[in-house]
Amino acid sequence: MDIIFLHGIRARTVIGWYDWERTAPQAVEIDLDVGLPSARACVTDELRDTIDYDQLVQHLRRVLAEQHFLLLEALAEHIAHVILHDFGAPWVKVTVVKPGILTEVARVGVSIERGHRA
Ligand SMILES: Nc1nc2c(c(=O)[nH]1)N=C([C@H](O)[C@@H](O)CO)CN2
Repeated sequence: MDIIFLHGIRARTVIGWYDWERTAPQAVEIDLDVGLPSARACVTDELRDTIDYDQLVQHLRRVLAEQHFLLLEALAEHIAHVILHDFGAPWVKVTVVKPGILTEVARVGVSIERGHRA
């Protein structure tokens, strides 16, 4: 299966289990690995035959601006659902990191895989 990846997407969103986290947006970093439904674009050289990563990032930014979650797991699940159902990907891996949230940990986050990897 061919994969489009977008690693190190930096954004700000309201997320967190604790009340103090839900008063203002905080930084998150997102990695997406998105399985492609076919390898057609490799042959046709047509954007319509693949998943447009510009559209993917725009959609993701809308989600982060409009939807607020308590846990990284719930945010990752929502992103995975959108990519599978709205963009027609057969498989996706979503990693969401909260940089700097724990003082003694360089990177803390959640990684989920959904769908079927051929
Ligand atoms: N498995 C998780 N554990 C925790 C999360 C989370 O999203 N998933 N979140 C928090 C707090 O919001 C944290 O960012 C600040 O302490 C704690 N644990």
